[in-house]
Amino acid sequence: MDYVSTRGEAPRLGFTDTLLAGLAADGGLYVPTAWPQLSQETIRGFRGAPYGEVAFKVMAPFVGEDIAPEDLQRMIDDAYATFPHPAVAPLVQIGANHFLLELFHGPTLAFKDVAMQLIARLMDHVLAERGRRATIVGATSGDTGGAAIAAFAGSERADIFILFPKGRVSPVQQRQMTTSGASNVHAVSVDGTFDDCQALVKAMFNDPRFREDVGLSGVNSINWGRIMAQIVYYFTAAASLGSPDRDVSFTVPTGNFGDIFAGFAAKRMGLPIDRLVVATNSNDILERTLKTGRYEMDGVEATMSPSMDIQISSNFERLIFEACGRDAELVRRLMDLLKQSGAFTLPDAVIDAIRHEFDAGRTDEKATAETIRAVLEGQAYLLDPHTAVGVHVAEALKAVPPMITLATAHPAKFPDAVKKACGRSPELPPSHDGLMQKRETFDTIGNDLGELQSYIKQRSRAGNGAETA
Ligand SMILES: Cc1ncc(COP(=O)(O)O)c(C=O)c1O
Ligand SMILES: N[C@@H](CCOP(=O)(O)O)C(=O)O
Repeated sequence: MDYVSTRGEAPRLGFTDTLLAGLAADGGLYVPTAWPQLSQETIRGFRGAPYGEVAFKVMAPFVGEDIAPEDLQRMIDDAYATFPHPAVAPLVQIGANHFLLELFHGPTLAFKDVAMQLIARLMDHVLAERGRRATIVGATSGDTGGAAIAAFAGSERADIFILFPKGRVSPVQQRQMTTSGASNVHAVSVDGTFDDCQALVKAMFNDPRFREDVGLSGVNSINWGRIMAQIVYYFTAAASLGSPDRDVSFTVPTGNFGDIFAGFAAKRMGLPIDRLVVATNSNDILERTLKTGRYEMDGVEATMSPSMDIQISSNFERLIFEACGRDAELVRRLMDLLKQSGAFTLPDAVIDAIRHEFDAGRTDEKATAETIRAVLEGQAYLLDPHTAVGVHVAEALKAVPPMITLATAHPAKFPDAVKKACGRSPELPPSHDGLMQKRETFDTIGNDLGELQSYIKQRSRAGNGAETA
């Protein structure tokens, strides 16, 4: 399988090169040249199958011949052995026809672990085969960072630098990033928002000299490997509710649009999904875009669902590329407008194509808190604030059932917000014993590309994509 950039000016790459590249050299995002198709019979066979078996069948066509099948299966099995729940991503019913897909059973209690545990293994495998090292740089609004650090801590092939917005992540999220103690891990608190952190990461990818010098790789959802691994749970969830003989819809708490784009990819591969619902908090740029056709930044505010406090939703670019018939020139023009003026308007045909498959809804802080309280009282189930955004939007929409809302984080990652909403203080699982007492190690730097690049150069051991034997 080959991959092309949404902006059409970067080289076409195979799977492993795409995995290591992260962002395309023209600033675009890689997508597969064609969507692999899974037959109805194959999807039916997913009912009751182990997660690792489904994961292999969904991902193998994207990997192609770049990794031997037995190596891919072994890495999948190792990755999901880190999830104590036997189903990996279980479904829980919370209403007559409303289900939660619990994606928070991994090492850092958020959906990011599902992809990150596999990506770290895939990258290590490829780097070892090539006898080289990589410098991984990532931006986080709270969850990606912890998951990436848990997955890469101690890696012999990669140094990892995670940028998080100072004072805008929860204490649990921060400590997951700052207490690993691993010498290849660098947690960096940046004086700015998540969007600033993400812009710094993209600027480093757009600097060919720096990219080459440090052997730059990325693990944000700009990396195709992240999306690929997130497609799997759409299949397992839908199949367990009767797919392909019954349509389902998904509501996805959304920020960077990676998770819901994975649902779109599952649909393109043949999974019968009725509606894909974007759920946002008061940082509602995507909800406004679906309503008006205009993508327009207007500042980001801090909410109780901090991981979704995002304005520049990277993967929306992948959706535009698909919705406009893969017109890379149009994507380039829209992204230039975004950079120059903070806004762009989608052509009518593009927004119509998006509305054909997607709905969107938003919450505010009050509705999110009320949803946490109501679901605890009604169903004795404690939601995290991100999942509560999804549940609120799903219930307000009254879409044709069954509806599956993605439960993207464990409530114990956000104990203050949850306690304030419903009076109950969620407990961290035993895997996190002592986390809040551990010594933190991190550096703080300004929102300054030059400062960050020299910080990374001084600490990276990859020098020129260096060979390691
Ligand atoms: C808990 C949680 N929910 C939802 C999201 C939004 O997911 P995405 O950025 O893939 O849209 C994030 C961050 O990515 C998150 O950490
Ligand atoms: N919400 C994310 C933001 C980064 O998203 P990613 O999926 O592109 O890595 C976070 O928790 O860091």
